[in-house]
Amino acid sequence: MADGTSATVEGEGRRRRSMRPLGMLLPYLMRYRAQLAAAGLALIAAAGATLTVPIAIRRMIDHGFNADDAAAINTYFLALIAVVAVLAAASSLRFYFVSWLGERVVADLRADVFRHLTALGIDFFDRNKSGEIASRLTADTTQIKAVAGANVSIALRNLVMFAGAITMMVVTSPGLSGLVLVALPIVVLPLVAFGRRVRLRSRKAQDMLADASAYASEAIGAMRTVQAFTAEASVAGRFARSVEAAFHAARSSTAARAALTAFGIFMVFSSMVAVLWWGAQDVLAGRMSPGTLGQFLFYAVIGAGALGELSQVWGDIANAAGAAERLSEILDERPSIGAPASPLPLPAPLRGGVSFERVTFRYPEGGGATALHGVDFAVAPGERVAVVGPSGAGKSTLFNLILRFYDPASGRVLVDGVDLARLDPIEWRRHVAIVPQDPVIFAASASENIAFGAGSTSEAAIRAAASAAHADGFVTALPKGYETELGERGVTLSGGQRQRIAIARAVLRDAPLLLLDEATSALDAESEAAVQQALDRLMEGRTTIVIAHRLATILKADRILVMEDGRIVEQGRHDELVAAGGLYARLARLQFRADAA
Ligand SMILES: Nc1ncnc2c1ncn2[C@@H]1O[C@H](COP(=O)(O)OP(=O)(O)OP(=O)(O)O)[C@@H](O)[C@H]1O
Repeated sequence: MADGTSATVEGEGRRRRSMRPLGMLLPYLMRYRAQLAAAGLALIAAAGATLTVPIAIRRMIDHGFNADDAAAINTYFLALIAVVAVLAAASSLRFYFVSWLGERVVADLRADVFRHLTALGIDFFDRNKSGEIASRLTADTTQIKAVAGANVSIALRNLVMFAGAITMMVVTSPGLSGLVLVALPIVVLPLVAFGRRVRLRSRKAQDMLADASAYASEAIGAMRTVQAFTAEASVAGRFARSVEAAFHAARSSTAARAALTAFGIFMVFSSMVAVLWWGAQDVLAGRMSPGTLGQFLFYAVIGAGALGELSQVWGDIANAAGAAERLSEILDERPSIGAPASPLPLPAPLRGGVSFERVTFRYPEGGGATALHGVDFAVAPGERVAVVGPSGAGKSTLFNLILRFYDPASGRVLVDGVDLARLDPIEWRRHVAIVPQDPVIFAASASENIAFGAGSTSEAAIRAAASAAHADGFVTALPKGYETELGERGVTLSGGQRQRIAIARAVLRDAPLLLLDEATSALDAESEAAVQQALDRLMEGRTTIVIAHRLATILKADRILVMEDGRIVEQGRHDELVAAGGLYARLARLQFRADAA
């Protein structure tokens, strides 16, 4: 599963081009031209200042140090201080602007990737582990930031210094420079090839880490289950193995980078020594002044130093290219469900009648199993229909198709006679309220939780919805009432309280179609009664489809659809179905909870 998952998000085999994925950052950078220009200017000023130093040094050497020229020497030293001041100011500005750009671009990128993720089809989230997607959003963007901030600044400075040093070397001594230019490809080409291998290894390390964190976040989310099954040791062991594997991958990538550094430094400096030896011969033969050799030497040191630093940050930049590639893959992912080119307007007024016409459906990740076989039924506007059937019969799948999380393989789902595929799914979902079996409570205040999905809603409307959902009482009793933090870092609600929050959400939504997935877990009698009253009120005047587990709900339904193995096998009212003596009659005897009926 892990392999399948990573292959899906990453798309193996498209990754050879070394730095190309970083190109995705360009449009983001181009939004901030002023800062880019400032960073560029600072960069050039700093490089220019550094490159003037060797000229001063040549003059001093050729001039010689003697007492007569004390004034000239003073001028040189003062000029040197001025140059250093320019260098300091420019370096600091360069650092500021480049880091600013890094932070800015990554903030934009994070927001974009997340926005894009929220628009992707549910099948994407079936295919990819949520922990892994989250790690894309945090770890990969952080890696880009580290690079975009500090390393790009270093790389750019060194690139400019390298180019400047080479130019000045040619100006100083074309002959010696020719020699350097011959040596250059011999030094640089192997470094580039080496760098590519480092990049592949570091990507592997990142993948392994993403796998390990995905596993950890899954286990942390399910800690009750882990401990209830006393699976601590096996879970911890498995995580330790993933972390170990990630460590080995990281070590291998680090070893490659360490080797690259040694190789780089040796190649650069040994070739420099060779060139120097050549220059020394020229000075001995009187073809060159010692000062000129000194100046050339300084430029060569600057150039080689720049190249050395480049080889160090190149690995990091390659990492960022890997991260950028992974983010591009998410950004390139197209939503599987979208609005048609010219969506039809929703029927007005929308009454919420739903019909399935010979709908056959397989889940994208369902291994080819058919979840619905030619399902055919119609729910009239205002009707209350209960869906019952054994586990895995396909009841929730009906909801998934009504919400258009997926498209049928064949057949159509219609709302008030219009094919769902011809509507904008976002528009349509605005008119559906769903009360899930196990509602999600977000880490936010009670009032934000109730208003979830309702946009800007007045406090009065939130309280009215909570009242209608019989939630007002317990919410008011919370330590800070409606402002109490719930979920992750706040108060944990009971099952019945969570359901009432979900009902309040549905009340606020005020949609013509209500999809209700009744809780299977038994609530205490008081909670059950409160939830039931809230639901009864919510269902009034709406088309309701309810996945029913309670006898009371079934008895109140206008019609019952009985599902088995992805088919509707019976439909009718409770007494008719009991009399028919089929699957329903069996289920009714064994399964439906009669409590509080
Ligand atoms: N996201 C999914 N990807 C792949 N297969 C799925 C997915 N969701 C459900 N299935 C499969 O589709 C079939 C129908 O599932 P569905 O959830 O609709 O059943 P159900 O009747 O709602 O069951 P339950 O009462 O247990 O919730 C099952 O075989 C299930 O394994």
